[in-house]
Amino acid sequence: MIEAHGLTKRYGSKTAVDGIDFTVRPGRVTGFLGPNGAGKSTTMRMIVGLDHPTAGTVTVQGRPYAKLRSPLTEVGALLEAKAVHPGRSARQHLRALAATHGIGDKRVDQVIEMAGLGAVASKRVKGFSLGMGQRLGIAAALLGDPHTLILDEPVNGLDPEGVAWVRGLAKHLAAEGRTVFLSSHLMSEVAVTADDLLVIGRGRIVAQGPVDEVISRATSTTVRVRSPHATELAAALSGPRATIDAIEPGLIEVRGPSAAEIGELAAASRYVLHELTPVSGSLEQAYMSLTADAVEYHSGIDATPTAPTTEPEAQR
Ligand SMILES: Nc1ncnc2c1ncn2[C@@H]1O[C@H](COP(=O)(O)OP(=O)(O)OP(=O)(O)O)[C@@H](O)[C@H]1O
Repeated sequence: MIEAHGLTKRYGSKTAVDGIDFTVRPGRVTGFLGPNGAGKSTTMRMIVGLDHPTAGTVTVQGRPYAKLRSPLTEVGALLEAKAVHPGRSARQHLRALAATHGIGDKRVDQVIEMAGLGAVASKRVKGFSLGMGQRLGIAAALLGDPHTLILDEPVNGLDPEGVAWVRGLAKHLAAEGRTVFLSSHLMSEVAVTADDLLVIGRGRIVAQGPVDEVISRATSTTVRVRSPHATELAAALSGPRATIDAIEPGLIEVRGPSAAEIGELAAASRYVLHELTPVSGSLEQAYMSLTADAVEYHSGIDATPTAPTTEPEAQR
């Protein structure tokens, strides 16, 4: 469990993290989302004591990181720009780290295998690709078999197999009752990995809670209705509660009434339906809407999210 109260970090006149309160629960994967510069890394660095809060507190299992007796066995962290001696091999690096906590060579070999680094464990880290470096960072985070994992952009630079590995690993660790807190800019990946979300914008929390709840609060569900009687149905549905868009002949999209209400009205009027599909918003749409006012670094092209889809996995 990670708990923050009034957590604040200022760098000179810049407030990177602005008095935030949050709880990251055990047994869940919590995705940490936010635009570039929103304060994610700063928050994670404060959790593991690499940055000191200007105000407020953040604790792991009720204690500040600095007060943990054996940090590596309690909190495993993958943070950007982790210092690794380039002349050392992956195995030497992990053994050196393990030695600081009395962790044996057997565990080092275990995490090397878990991270898929077996074939390159004796190679110098200097020659590692971005993805291999990420795997080494994750192996280091796992070394002490910690109850809390903090992973900043863990899939950055990983190939599809590596991305799937991180996804499986995060879910597995959470299923064992551990606290898994990971940041990512890949909405599709977060949608299929995270149980809970913490969304930050300009140093402030803009949303938190279970993924489905965050999405449903930030987006609206519409109902696609395909019928040879679409025009009559649209007329029957029209009222202050309903917004109706005619998409093409025979296809309308209805916002307001539920699919059940529309189906019952159609049955009562003996209108034939060829399709009646609730369409939920996606995580990407929810994210864009939640952070619209918090994006500091805009690109020049239109960033409208892609159309929602009705596939269950992709709905989030
Ligand atoms: N050491 C520092 N000195 C001054 N400003 C800093 C420092 N570290 C971070 N900042 C500023 O604090 C803000 C938050 O940065 P942070 O790296 O936490 O954002 P982030 O959400 O992790 O961004 P990204 O998604 O780009 O990694 C940014 O405006 C950044 O420029």
